[in-house]
Amino acid sequence: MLDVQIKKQLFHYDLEVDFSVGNEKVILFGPSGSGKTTILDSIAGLNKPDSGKICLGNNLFFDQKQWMPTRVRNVGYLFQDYALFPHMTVEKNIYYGIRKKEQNSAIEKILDVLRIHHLWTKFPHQISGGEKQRVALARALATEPSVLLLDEPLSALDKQTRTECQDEILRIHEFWKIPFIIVTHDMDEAEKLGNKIIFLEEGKIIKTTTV
Ligand SMILES: Nc1ncnc2c1ncn2[C@@H]1O[C@H](COP(=O)(O)OP(=O)(O)OP(=O)(O)O)[C@@H](O)[C@H]1O
Repeated sequence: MLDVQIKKQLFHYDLEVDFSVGNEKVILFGPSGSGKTTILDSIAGLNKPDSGKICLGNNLFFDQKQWMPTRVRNVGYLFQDYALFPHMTVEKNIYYGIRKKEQNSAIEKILDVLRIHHLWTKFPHQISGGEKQRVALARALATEPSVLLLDEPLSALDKQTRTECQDEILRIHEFWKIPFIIVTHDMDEAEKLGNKIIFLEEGKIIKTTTV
């Protein structure tokens, strides 16, 4: 279980949220600037809350006394713009940050589930938006994370590719069964992907619904 309690003073309001995520898919839904990325960044260790507590099972990521560095949190993060390295092939992008290349059995499974074997030697500019999304997802999963954060993972895609990638996210979750936190602005997508939807407004949870 991932437990998140965060307080942080932002430019225009105070972010203050308290929620838990089991091995399920939780959606963060809210207008631009409502604090969604700040919450993901806090879980990943890219942003430090003013107070609160974040823990994954017995692993304490953050509290008043402790700050666990990003690299040891074992959190997978798919950024809004995928952030693939343009000068690296798909293979290098996926293996980036993994130490024991040959011993990583997870990679083969990921490549099968996402169907991206054939892109191995291509560079990001040689592949489509949907393929980039799948490569970025593979990279986020290659480290075998204990939590996966997805910040508007599908917003740049056309409708058909988007539907395909939604199905892939559902399949990946079936397979991995770890906490997924997904940010989206699209209610249909939220209802398709989420087990639970957390509605945010100006840094506060105004409603939570179970799908
Ligand atoms: N370093 C900072 N210090 C204080 N406030 C900040 C800082 N960075 C961003 N903010 C403010 O925090 C608020 C939340 O931003 P955040 O990016 O988390 O929102 P969001 O819901 O992810 O928005 P979007 O949907 O547009 O990506 C914004 O009002 C922003 O101005």
